[in-house]
Parts: sequence; C-alpha cells; structure tokens
Amino acid sequence: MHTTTASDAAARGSARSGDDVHISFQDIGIVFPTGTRALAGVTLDVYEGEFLAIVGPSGCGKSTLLNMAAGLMTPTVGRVEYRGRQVRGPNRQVGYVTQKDQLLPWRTVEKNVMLPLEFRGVTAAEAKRRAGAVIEQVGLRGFENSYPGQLSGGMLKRASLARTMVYAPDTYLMDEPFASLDAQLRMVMQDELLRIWRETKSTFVFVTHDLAEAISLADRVVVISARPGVVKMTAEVHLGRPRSAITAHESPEFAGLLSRLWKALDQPSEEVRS
Ligand SMILES: Nc1ncnc2c1ncn2[C@@H]1O[C@H](COP(=O)(O)OP(=O)(O)OP(=O)(O)O)[C@@H](O)[C@H]1O
Repeated sequence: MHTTTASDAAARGSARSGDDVHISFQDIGIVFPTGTRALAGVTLDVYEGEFLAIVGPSGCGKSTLLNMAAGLMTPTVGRVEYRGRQVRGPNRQVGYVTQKDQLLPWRTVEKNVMLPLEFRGVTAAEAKRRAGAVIEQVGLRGFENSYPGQLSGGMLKRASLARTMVYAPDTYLMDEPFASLDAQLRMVMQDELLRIWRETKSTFVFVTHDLAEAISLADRVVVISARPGVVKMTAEVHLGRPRSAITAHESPEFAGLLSRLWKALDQPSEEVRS
C-alpha cells in the first residue's frame, strides 16, 4: 500500500494527498482477442475505505475495470495494483457482486451464504454461525431455509450481499447490483448498502448507469468516456455523511452535480473539465 504525496496527487488530477491508495489503475489499456479496444490509458486511484462510483456509456469498459481489480482479466498495457502489489491472478481479498445474483438454485439461502467459507476451508459449524450473523445483518432472518426461487428480487440481492459479506472482503466490487430492481426497492437497498459500508469500513467500487444512484452513494464519481474508455471526469460528492439515499436527492448540491455529470457523459472528452 502506498500513500499519495502532493506530487502524486497533482499527477493524478483528482487524487487527494495523504490518502492510502487501495487500488491503482495505471495507464490501463486493453484490446481483446476479438480486436475490441475497451480501455485506453485509464489512470485512476481508489482510496482505502472510500465509496467510489463509476459511470459511463454501455460498453465503455466499466466491468472490465472491475474484472482487472478482481484479477480475472489482465490489461494489455499498464498495471493494476492492489494495496501496492501488482494484481497477477485472482484477487481473493475482493468480493464481487454482479448484476446477476449467481446464487445456486439448489442450495438454500444459508447454504449459499456458507459456500465461500466452505471454499476457504472454514468448518461447517463456524460457517453456519457466520452465515447466520450476516443473514441477520441483511434482514433475511427467517429465510435461511428458503431456496433462491422462493425469494423476491430484493431478497435475492440481500442474499447475494450476505454471501459476499460472509468472508469480510477488504473490497466490494459491485457491477450494477440493483439494476433489476424497481425504483423504490432500489433506494431501500442503496440505504442498506450505505449502512453496510459504514459498518464494514471496506472500500466500495460501484458501477452503475444511474447518475442519481452514483451521487447518492459515493464519495467520488468517475465518468468514463465511450469506448475505448478513458477517465473523462472525477467529481467529489459533497453531500456529507452519514447520508440517506432517500433524502440525498433533496440537497441543492445533488442537482448541481447531476447536471455536471450528465454534461460530462454527453460531451466529447476534450471539452470536459472536472
Ligand atoms: N472477454 C471479452 N472478449 C471480447 N470482448 C469483450 C470481452 N469482455 C468485454 N468485451 C468488450 O469490451 C467492451 C467493454 O465491455 P464491458 O463489459 O467492460 O463494458 P461496460 O462498460 O461494463 O458495459 P455495460 O455498461 O453495457 O455493462 C465491450 O465492447 C465488450 O463487448
């Protein structure tokens, strides 16, 4: 892990001097074997304990960035560091929550939540104890023995979150986890997520298409340009903490930032100023 100095900060534009860098994307580019160039020269630091949101048009390379942090993809050029070390293979310190729930339909909620602990060699009794604790935390008590097919959309999200929380990752990588939910439930889940972030003190990198969601949740919002993606703008969110996703919309700062982000998404890269 390294700490940013004032000169690092200047070199990185939006970086803040004195913060510990948690994930560092250094001049990342990737060209897939199909010839698709998804990212071109992305430089971005994610700080220890922050909630960072990434927005950008479809296909710009947001999921690819998460995949690189998780060690599931390697950049063609550039370097990804996790706590100061180059990511060279699957990164077991991250929890990855995708848009699809990826719960195993033949296992109960409890057994799904226990699964990552089984992979890590935790005893069945301890896995059951820890699964019970996180199931309670996400509000699914009483549904331990239900199967995924018996749960509502919001409950499936809660179960997926519990399955990630159970192994207490340092980092949560979240790829549009609430995209399939209706607006009201989405806000409830956003509030739950803010609570989990506060309680776990983990670092969150959250990809979304929804600018309001990004502002409601994040400390900083990064806008990626259309493919090949570059960082177009990084905006600090000055809404204060603790924050509620339900009332965040009421502040004048919210509307101002929404409009700046919207313009950044809409304009060619060279016209955007952060
Ligand atoms: N394994 C792969 N092989 C070939 N092309 C890929 C692969 N993974 C991603 N791509 C391409 O790279 C580009 C970026 O994909 P990515 O999924 O990162 O975009 P995204 O910004 O997350 O998109 P969305 O918002 O639609 O989810 C897309 O054009 C996609 O088709």
